[in-house]
Amino acid sequence: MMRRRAASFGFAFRGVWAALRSEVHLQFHAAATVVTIGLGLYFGLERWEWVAVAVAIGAVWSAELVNTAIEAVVNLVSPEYHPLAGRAKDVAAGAVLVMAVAALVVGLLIFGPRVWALLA
Ligand SMILES: Nc1ncnc2c1ncn2[C@@H]1O[C@H](COP(=O)(O)OP(=O)(O)OP(=O)(O)O)[C@@H](O)[C@H]1O
Repeated sequence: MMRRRAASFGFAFRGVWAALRSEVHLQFHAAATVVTIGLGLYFGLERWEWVAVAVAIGAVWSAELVNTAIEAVVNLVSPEYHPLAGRAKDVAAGAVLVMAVAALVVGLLIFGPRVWALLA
C-alpha cells in the first residue's frame, strides 16, 4: 500500500519533470516563480501575502500541467486536424490564460505599490 503510494508520487513527479523539460511555458513559469519568491523575500511579504502568492503560483502551474496533459491526450486521440481537437486545445489554453491573468492581478496588488515606492 505504502509502496504503491510512493510509486504514484514518483509518477506524478516524473510528469512534472517531463512537462518542465518539454514545455517552454512551464519553463517560463519556473523562472517567474523564482523571481516572484525572490521579490517576496526582498520586500519581506506578510503572511497573508505569501498565502496569495503561493496559491497564485500553484494554480498557474497546475493549470499549465493540466493543459499539457490535455494537449497530449488530444494529440493521441486526434493527431490529424479536427475542429473539436482544436476547440479542446483552445479551451485548455484559455484555462491557463484566465489563471495567469488572475495571478498577474495578485502580483500587481502585492508588488505594485512596493515597486512603485521603490521607483518613486
Ligand atoms: N489536431 C488539431 N486539430 C485542429 N486544430 C489544432 C489541432 N492541434 C492544434 N490545433 C490548433 O493549434 C493550436 C496550438 O496547438 P498546440 O497547443 O498543440 O501547439 P502546437 O502548435 O502543437 O505546438 P506547441 O505546443 O509547441 O506550441 C491549438 O490551440 C488549436 O487551435
